[in-house]
Amino acid sequence: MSVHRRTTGQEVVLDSVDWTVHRGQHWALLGPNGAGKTTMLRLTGALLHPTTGTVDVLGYRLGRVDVRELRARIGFVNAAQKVPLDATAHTVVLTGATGTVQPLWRMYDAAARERAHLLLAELDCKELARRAFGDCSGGQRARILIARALMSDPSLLLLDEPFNALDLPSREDLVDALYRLATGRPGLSTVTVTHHPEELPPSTSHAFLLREGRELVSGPVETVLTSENFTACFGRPIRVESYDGRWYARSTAVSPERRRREPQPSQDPRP
Ligand SMILES: Nc1ncnc2c1ncn2[C@@H]1O[C@H](COP(=O)(O)OP(=O)(O)OP(=O)(O)O)[C@@H](O)[C@H]1O
Repeated sequence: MSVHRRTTGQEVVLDSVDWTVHRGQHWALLGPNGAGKTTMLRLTGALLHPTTGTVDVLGYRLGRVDVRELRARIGFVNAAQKVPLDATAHTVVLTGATGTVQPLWRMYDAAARERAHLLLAELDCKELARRAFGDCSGGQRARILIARALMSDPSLLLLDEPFNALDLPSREDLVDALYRLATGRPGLSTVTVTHHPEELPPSTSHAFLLREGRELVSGPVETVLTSENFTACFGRPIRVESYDGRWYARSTAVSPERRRREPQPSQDPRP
């Protein structure tokens, strides 16, 4: 499958990507800025069609299915999600049932309201139910939006940089929440776009490295998140290490100035 730039129709945004996500798998999608990660996620979320090739999502081929029905079965979380800031966290989660920005009150029965409470509890946001979304912290908002995306009980959850601008405790809370989701919902598949392997929960099963619109490597996470692959993907020496099921990356390129001032990095640094 390939995608060309909409404006010119010439430049290739994604080229010959061949990718399958199976039920219950948890993928990380990584690559430099502009590599095509969001484009890949939008294709997977039936928000974009390929220019050439085919995309099958949850057994349906894009172009031959009512995308509105398909989108209802996919949870999509991104920072661009429009949310009324004065709506309570509970209301924001409820809008996930209708896929709307504003609540459609007549559409939510008692079961839906209860489900929204349960999802907030699952994402560790139970106490935020009555708080205005605009008064919630970035980390709380991220978890509320995930609860919102789960309202339609999707089989596929797509997360586009969910850790954006989170501080360390909020990041760790979200890592825990995603880990609990993955382990508590065996039928759910997830794809998480991120710039930092530190943000990946230990439940991450697979990874896909994208560079300049092409697949560099994909497969089981432990075979993909390697220093060699990251160095090739980001175009500079990067050391990747795994510790307690988490992943850590840092550049090993040292400027001549720093080399003069500081000792060389040891051969066996611990994160
Ligand atoms: N609607 C569009 N029209 C034209 N070009 C686009 C469009 N959407 C994306 N692109 C281009 O496609 C390329 C890939 O963009 P994409 O947002 O998928 O990359 P990304 O890997 O998610 O980047 P980042 O890490 O910076 O978010 C970029 O060069 C971008 O400018």
